Amino acid sequence: MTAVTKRFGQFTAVDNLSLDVPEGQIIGFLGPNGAGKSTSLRMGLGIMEPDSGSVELFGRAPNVQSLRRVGFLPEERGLYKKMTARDTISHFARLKGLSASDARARADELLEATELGEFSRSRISKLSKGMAQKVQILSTLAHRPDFLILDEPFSGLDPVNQQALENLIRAEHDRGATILFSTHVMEHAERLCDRIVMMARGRKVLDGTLKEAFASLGQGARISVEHGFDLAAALSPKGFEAIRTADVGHGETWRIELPPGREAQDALRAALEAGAPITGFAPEEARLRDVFVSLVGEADAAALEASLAEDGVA
Ligand SMILES: Nc1ncnc2c1ncn2[C@@H]1O[C@H](COP(=O)(O)OP(=O)(O)OP(=O)(O)O)[C@@H](O)[C@H]1O
Repeated sequence: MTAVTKRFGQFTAVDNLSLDVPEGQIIGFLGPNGAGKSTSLRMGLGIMEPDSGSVELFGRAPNVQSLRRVGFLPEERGLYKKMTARDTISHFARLKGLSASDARARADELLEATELGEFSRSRISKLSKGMAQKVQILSTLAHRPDFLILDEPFSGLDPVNQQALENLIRAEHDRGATILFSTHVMEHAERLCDRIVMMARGRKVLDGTLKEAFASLGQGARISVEHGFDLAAALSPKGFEAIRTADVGHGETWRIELPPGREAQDALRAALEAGAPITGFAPEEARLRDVFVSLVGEADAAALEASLAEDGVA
């Protein structure tokens, strides 16, 4: 999709979003609640019309043929409660063009592979919420779609089933599917994705790997020296800014801001050359929160962290 904008009344839910999903990639779509992820996915499928901008699916505007090649798990979950797990999956597969026998065989294969085999003939109403969600996910991919779009597939699953879903996504990818999924759970995205696209308040704030996001942040180092030594004065001529942060028993700890291209080891070497009586040294890794704050600002970083906590991963 290119330069897509969607407004609801005065409110801009998606603001000038361009998103490219190359064939064969797994892409994680992240952002706090209300960032505009679901709205973007719906527009990508032609379910919702953008106010401006254009959407292409397999190189042209979404149509009946191209949508058959897609599997979409919507944010709103819902299955026919009286249908069995097996019939549910084969029903969805048939809607997307599989023959009755192929659809049933595929349902059996998927239920076995995800350890739901013994519930194959159970009605959806008899399954736990997590199991029903698994059945819905299997229904989404039963027709072997080329492109899988999953809106929050991990939410509502326990850690064991989240792991199973990761495996399933990998298996679908190995089969050749392109995958785009939205999530609050950074860990899944980090493990699975070639690329992460992060949104906040309708705008895209990151399109790349988390590693790239970390790299764009200024990093730091901590150096402890004996009491009374002015590390700031010693390092300033060498191009490092040092701020005293804490007294620690035998000395004081300073935080060194690393200018672009300089590493923690460079600051340590400079301190040694300046004759600093060093008692401790630690390179400082940027934390995930620092990345959020730099990308989305303090308020949205807090919202994203709250979503992570809801999902039990913070
Ligand atoms: N049909 C609609 N009418 C009015 N406002 C809407 C509509 N759909 C979405 N919005 C608003 O647009 C914003 C983006 O919603 P969207 O569902 O796309 O966010 P999201 O990133 O998917 O978040 P969540 O994970 O909470 O669903 C929200 O503020 C939402 O209230």
